Amino acid sequence: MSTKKYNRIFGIVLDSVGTGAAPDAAKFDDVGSDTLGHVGEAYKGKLHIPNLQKLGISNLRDQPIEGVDKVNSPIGYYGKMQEISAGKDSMDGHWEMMGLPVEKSLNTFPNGFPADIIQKLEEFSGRKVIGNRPESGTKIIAELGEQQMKTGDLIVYTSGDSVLQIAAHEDVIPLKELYRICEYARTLVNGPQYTVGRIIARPYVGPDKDHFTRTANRHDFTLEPTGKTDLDYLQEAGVHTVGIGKINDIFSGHGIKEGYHNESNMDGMDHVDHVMQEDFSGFAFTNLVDFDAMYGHRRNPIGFGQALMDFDERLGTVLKNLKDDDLLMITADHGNDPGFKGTDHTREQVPLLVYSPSMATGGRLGTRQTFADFGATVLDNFDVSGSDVGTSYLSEL
Ligand SMILES: O=P(O)(O)O[C@H]1O[C@H](CO)[C@@H](O)[C@H]1O
Ligand SMILES: [Mn+2]
Ligand SMILES: [Mn+2]
Repeated sequence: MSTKKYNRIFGIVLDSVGTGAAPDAAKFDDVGSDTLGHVGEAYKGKLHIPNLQKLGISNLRDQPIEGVDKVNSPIGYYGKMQEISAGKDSMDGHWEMMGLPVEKSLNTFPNGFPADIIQKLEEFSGRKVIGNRPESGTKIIAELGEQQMKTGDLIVYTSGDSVLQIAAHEDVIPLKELYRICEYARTLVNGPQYTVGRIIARPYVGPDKDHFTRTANRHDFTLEPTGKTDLDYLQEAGVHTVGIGKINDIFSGHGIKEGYHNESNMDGMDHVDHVMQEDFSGFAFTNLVDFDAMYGHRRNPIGFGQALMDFDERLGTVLKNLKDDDLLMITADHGNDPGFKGTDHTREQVPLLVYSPSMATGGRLGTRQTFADFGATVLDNFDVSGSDVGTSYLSEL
């Protein structure tokens, strides 16, 4: 192990920004998925992401993103990572990045949740459950929201992921009550009979079905990590850890010293800018979820591309503000190809872009065999030992 090479590491997860089907995509019926590729195609050459481009976002691909040519000398190190976890949800992706791959598939509910779970939810909440099937969250509130406003019923739904989601109009079921019901739901599916990755509170507002919008009061109640993650090892070793956005939820707060909730991607980047002003030595881990929640699941490639361009602009500021002994690492947790069938995540490889102003040249990092290489590199940098899953690429930089 080397001793601390960089004083601060900023990890940014562009939620669901995959870069082409993974070798095991067939198992997930995701052959042919390519989030970045299909977003580029939708823009017909007009996707303008110059900062990601000079970091090597097209160089890491066989075929460049349309309109984003490969560059001769990327300023940083670029590669891809593939996932070993059983699932393709955010939890699997992030836990694996932090050295805890999810080995056993969590439960999914293609036919809705079993009667015993629904009955307990109804008893606890005193409300009737409606919905109870896999559905897109915006569709189900358009369909059942007005009924909920009249009856106070609970809208429960799922997706292809291991999630139990509860949608509630903020004026009908107050936020505090919704969170309480979600906390209770969490206790029903922590295993061994049913193990569900996330309970997600999905509050929304609006006068009628044509005007419902979901609010930033979404809250994810994730399964407690089933073991130690790199964040825990870092914290135990006295390394300062910061979680920005969904990171806190995904690790149930474990191993995170300083946490920020994001209202949006741009708000998340405000937090990154703010944390960059702070004087600390450690690891700041950010998740930007809009790509996934607002555009990937909605199969909206134009919105997805706009979000990438907006991020790219903010990335310009980050690149300017990085100090010589800072390291930036950008990646993703899974794909969510807006040009693909369905509305679920897609099993893809993810980009890996690594940069510090102190680098004299860039170079290749190849295809990493597990997302855990990301966390292994952070541990290596701070000279902390951890789970031994993953291989550090620190010495390759
Ligand atoms: O359709 P909405 O409610 O956005 O839900 C989506 O968001 C969940 C979490 O990312 C996914 O499992 C999918 O169900
Ligand atoms: Mn995700
Ligand atoms: Mn998602």
